[in-house]
Amino acid sequence: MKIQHKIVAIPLTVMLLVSTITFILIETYLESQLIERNKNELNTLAMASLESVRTLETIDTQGEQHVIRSFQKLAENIAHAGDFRVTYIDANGRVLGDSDISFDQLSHIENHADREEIQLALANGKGIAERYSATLSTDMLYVAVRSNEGHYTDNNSHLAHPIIARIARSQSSIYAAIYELRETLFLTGVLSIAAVLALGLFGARIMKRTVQNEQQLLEKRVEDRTTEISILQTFGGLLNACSTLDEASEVLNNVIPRLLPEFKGSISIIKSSRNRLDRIADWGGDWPGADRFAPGECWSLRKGHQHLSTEHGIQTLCHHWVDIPTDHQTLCIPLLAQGETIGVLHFVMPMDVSLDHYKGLSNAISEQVGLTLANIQLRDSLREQAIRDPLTGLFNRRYMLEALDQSHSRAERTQTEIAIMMIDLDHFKLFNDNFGHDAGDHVLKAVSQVLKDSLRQEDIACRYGGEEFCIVCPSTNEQQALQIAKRIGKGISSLELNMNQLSLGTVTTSIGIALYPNHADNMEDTIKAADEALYVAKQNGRDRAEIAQPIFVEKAEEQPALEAEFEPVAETENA
Ligand SMILES: Nc1nc2c(ncn2[C@@H]2O[C@H](COP(=O)(O)OP(=O)(O)OP(=O)(O)O)[C@@H](O)[C@H]2O)c(=O)[nH]1
Repeated sequence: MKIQHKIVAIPLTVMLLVSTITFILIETYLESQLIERNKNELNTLAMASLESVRTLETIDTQGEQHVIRSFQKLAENIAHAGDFRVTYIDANGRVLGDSDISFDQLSHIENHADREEIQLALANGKGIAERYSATLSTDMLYVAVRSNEGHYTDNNSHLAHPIIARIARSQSSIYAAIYELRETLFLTGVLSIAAVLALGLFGARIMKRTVQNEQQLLEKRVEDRTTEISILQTFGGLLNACSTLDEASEVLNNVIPRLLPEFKGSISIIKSSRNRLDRIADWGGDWPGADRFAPGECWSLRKGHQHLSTEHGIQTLCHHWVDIPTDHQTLCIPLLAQGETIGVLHFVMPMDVSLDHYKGLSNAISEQVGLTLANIQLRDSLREQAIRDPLTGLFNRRYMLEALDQSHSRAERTQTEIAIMMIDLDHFKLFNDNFGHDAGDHVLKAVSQVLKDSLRQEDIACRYGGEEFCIVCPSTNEQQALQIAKRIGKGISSLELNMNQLSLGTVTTSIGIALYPNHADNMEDTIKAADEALYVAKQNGRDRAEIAQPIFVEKAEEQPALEAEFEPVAETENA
């Protein structure tokens, strides 16, 4: 039996049982009440009949037959008023009048002294009996009452006898009333049970439908939850595999709208300076918030936990929101990793969206995103540490050699040249000796900044070692390389070096330039050629740039020397 059937069947059975017992109890009660009422009614009638005998007192001297006729008449008159039998009996059991037999039959009727109700009435003043009537051949209810004083004087003794008035009613009429009552009760019971059954069935149907709907809703919820979990798992897997912010934001763009379809969203990352957040990704349409903002502009960062703009019915929008429609609300969740806040996950959604369901989901997303972004940042920082020189922030030699391989392949593909410049500060030992190692470091940093400022995005500047730098400029010919070298040379020699309010004077630099494939047929030899050109620049008096001799040309004696073709940087710029 299904649960919903049980829910209906059990109370119905109980109801039926209770109804039946109630019906029996009511029926028994009403039946006894009906009999009691009949007895009372007959008693009242008997008393009234006895009272009526007073009207006959004057006739006791007019002869016995006349008296009996009077009793008979009185009995008939009283009985005329209803469905009962009236009998007058004297103290000896002689019937003086009876409404249900004729006057002529009276003389033949047997003495009633042995009748139960008469005996009781004579003894106690009142007698009730339910018995078979031989005269009427039916079951009857009898109530007899006796007068206290004498009413009747017989001719023989001239003594006044008490009179008994007896009222009888056929049991069948009482039972008819009981049957009628039973019928009414039964009908009422059946109708009630039918109504209860109908209501029960109706209720069962409604309950069944409700249960079905609930079940469907539950199944849908479970299905949605399962889908969400599997999307979240995929999401987590994809995010874990991301090695850059771009990759992560692409995953966020694709996955989060599927989990939170009614939400617009974005992610802002805190810069390492910790004074600004930059939006790195958004989804769901035009983003109604600022691209960048200060940490203090977001309530979630100030509170240290998520902030809903409509929390507790109070509208509190963060200042980084630009254009939020009045029927929308916002949610900001700080992104945490290893206890550190690394950014904020923002959501905008319609006011009527219930957040109860989405809260868990958005928290799961924020946790996943926070960890991923932290991992990417950590990976980025480790990578940076691995490829950068800590003093100058320039790439290190190892990275440059790797990057050179890639530049080489590209140059091969595009049939372009690569210029390599070796840069060395002039007399740096002297500078260190004069001003100290810290001042030397200061100069190295300043020179590095000049290099960074002088180069294009695709160029690579690296600290090759000590006070020596190397620059790789893809797709660059000799003339362009010389121009870059001049710019760098002038930039460095123009530096006004000060440290702790002490002037450190100026530094100059020597630059050796070599081009692939003009000066060597591989990258290693090109670097060597640039290094040799640097040596030439040093030899030629420093503060200048020199173009290398092709290695294969060096071997061919007929080729003229090239170093004379280039002027020192400073001289050229000064010219
Ligand atoms: N302050 C500082 N000095 C460095 C660093 N690396 C190398 N040096 C110094 O750079 C100087 C290089 O000197 P040298 O190679 O003899 O050449 P130079 O004095 O620059 O003379 P030329 O190259 O011939 O013009 C040495 O004194 C090194 O100690 C560094 O990281 N910081």
